[in-house]
Amino acid sequence: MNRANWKRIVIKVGSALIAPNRQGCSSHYLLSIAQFIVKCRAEGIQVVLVSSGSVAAGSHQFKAQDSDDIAIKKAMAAAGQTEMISTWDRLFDFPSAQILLTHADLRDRERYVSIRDTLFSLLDNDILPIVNENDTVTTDKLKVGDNDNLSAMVAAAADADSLIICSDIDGLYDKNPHEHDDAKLLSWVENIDESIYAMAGGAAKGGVGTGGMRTKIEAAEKAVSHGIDTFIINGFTELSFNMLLEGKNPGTHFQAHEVPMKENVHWMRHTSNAQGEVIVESNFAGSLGDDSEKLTSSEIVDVKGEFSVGDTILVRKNDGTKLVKARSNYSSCLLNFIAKQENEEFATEFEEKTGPIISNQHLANLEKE
Ligand SMILES: Nc1ncnc2c1ncn2[C@@H]1O[C@H](COP(=O)(O)OP(=O)(O)O)[C@@H](O)[C@H]1O
Ligand SMILES: N[C@@H](CCC(=O)OP(=O)(O)O)C(=O)O
Repeated sequence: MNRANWKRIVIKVGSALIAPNRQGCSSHYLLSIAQFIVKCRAEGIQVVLVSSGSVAAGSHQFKAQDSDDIAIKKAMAAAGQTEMISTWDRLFDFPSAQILLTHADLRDRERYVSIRDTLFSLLDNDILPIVNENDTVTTDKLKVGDNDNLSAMVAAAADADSLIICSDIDGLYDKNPHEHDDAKLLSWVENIDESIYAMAGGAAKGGVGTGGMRTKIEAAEKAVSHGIDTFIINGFTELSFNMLLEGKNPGTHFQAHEVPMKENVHWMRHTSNAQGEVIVESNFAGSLGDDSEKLTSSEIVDVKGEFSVGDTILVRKNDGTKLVKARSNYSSCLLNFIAKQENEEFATEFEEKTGPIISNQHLANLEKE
């Protein structure tokens, strides 16, 4: 690994490191992480911290500590977030800032750009951004759901060069080492494909973490395609951080792509999610990736879901083949209306006046997947 190139890094810390016993926050494991952050900053490396732990930190204040009730978990997150932030803040002699995000913020292009601006302003002023999901206000439709994926979205938004995911385990093994004694650690992953995903099991039962290894691989896939080297390391041991500072790989290193995706294409592909679908005939010819204006109402056989102008939609063939993810210039209601028009002349004239159905500037081509 080449640490000399680090200019900006994102470090993700899991709940097990922050509230190991679910009895409030403990600085036990955070000290070496904080020292690592201090040393990086002293070397001129900008750092963004993505910290889990609000639910785990807040749970001890509730009568039903192990409750699966969503409303109680949201309340735990609200109660634990302040404790988590103040624990981090006490470990630093420079200012930190709290950023709470939902997927609804990240998938909206305007809000995403605003998040980027805020991150850059904080970093330019030597303030440490501490990011978590805004669990208190999320619903299933609005949430990222795990901080591994959130950290990759934040790393992309911050144009980071490395993402370090601190876990409760040394890295990615070829199978879950808690279930298989002969599991072997992978120190280097060049290409993330199904065989890599097949190695991942979920989080340990009764454990503090959320996503297990699968969400960490998803995060790595998002990050490397943005040109971000990604590491899964054991956050429990100081040695991991010393090795990183020495330019050594203490865990699993997922290699960044040499040619990253363009920023807006990456956002569309990996951060935004489709609010609805537009379905065209299975024999649809041509590539929307090359010419988005090929999508006209006469090609549309169905419109699924409810979306507004500016939302991201998936365009796919009737046989399921995905074509593109793109920003819709029409609402689902309007698109349904013109797609069902018997009078083709009316539809054509309408589209000529209103403009193309999908934007060619905010479009990710999925045809090669
Ligand atoms: N192939 C694998 N390699 C390593 N850990 C795995 C693997 N498959 C499943 N796991 C589980 O994933 C856990 C780490 O994820 P998680 O519990 O979500 O922790 P964190 O709080 O660090 O996000 C490990 O402790 C292990 O139980
Ligand atoms: N946002 C949640 C954490 C979600 C999460 O992904 O947790 P973890 O698997 O410990 O990184 C919280 O603060 O409790």
